[in-house]
Amino acid sequence: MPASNQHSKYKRILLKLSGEALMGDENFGIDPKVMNRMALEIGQLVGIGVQVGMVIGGGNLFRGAALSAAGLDRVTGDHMGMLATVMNALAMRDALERSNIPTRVMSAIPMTGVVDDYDRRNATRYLEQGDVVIFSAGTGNPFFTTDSAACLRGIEIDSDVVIKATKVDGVYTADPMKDPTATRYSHLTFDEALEKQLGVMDLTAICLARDHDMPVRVFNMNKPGALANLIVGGDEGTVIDNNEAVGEQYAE
Ligand SMILES: Nc1ncnc2c1ncn2[C@@H]1O[C@H](COP(=O)(O)OP(=O)(O)OP(=O)(O)O)[C@@H](O)[C@H]1O
Ligand SMILES: O=c1ccn([C@@H]2O[C@H](COP(=O)(O)O)[C@@H](O)[C@H]2O)c(=O)[nH]1
Repeated sequence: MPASNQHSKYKRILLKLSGEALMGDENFGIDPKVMNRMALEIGQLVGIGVQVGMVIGGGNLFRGAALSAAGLDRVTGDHMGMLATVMNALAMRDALERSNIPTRVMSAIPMTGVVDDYDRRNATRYLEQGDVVIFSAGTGNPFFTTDSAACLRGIEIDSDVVIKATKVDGVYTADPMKDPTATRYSHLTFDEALEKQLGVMDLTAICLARDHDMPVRVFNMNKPGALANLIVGGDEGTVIDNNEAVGEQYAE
């Protein structure tokens, strides 16, 4: 039986991990140290009774847009990107199960014998019994991203929040990797994020979350303990929601 969730702000979360951040200090692939650390941090959440659904990106392996720019057919490139997310999901399942956390991988593209087909009702049952469920192969459709898949699955499984784990501390006034003077928001609304075209999430994902009133939190997955802090209500990263009364707030 899952443990009590009395210390968590959320009962059920959809955690989206950046594929690119899984590379660690390398230029391609998966750094096992990053995987193992994330597995430990996710295990802490499961331990306090949080139901964890996950989507993992594929940017450490393939992105359709980049393959297309290199001359590949775009749809083929997107299929390769979605298959990359299945590989990341398998690696994450392995890391979680080595930490004794029961984990299911479902795929939006049927892959009999490798992973389960995506099924919302089964996913919900697994989450209720305390298993981590990783939703792989994105939405199953080209021209989307795993941010959209995360918002879509989060809405479908009735998650309390979509938590985007990335390489930066939250949403900034500009890309902090390119502009060192950028300032971090602690809170902003979806409409403000859309209006300012802040690049941390794609617009389709933001619109989907806004229209279904699904709050999104963005935090730095390279900061040890940040995920647990966010879950117990700590002031971590950036909150994006429809709360106009709070509106645009900057971090101190
Ligand atoms: N206004 C902004 N605030 C924060 N980050 C931003 C902003 N604009 C662009 N970014 C960039 O967006 C990146 C977040 O994207 P990330 O790589 O986590 O997601 P992704 O591309 O969806 O994942 P994947 O690596 O799996 O493809 C950050 O590393 C940051 O450099
Ligand atoms: O629904 C989806 C999700 C993803 N893709 C393709 O996969 C790669 C990797 O995903 P990231 O979100 O960039 O990490 C993406 O670039 C797309 O090519 C997709 O086609 N449909």
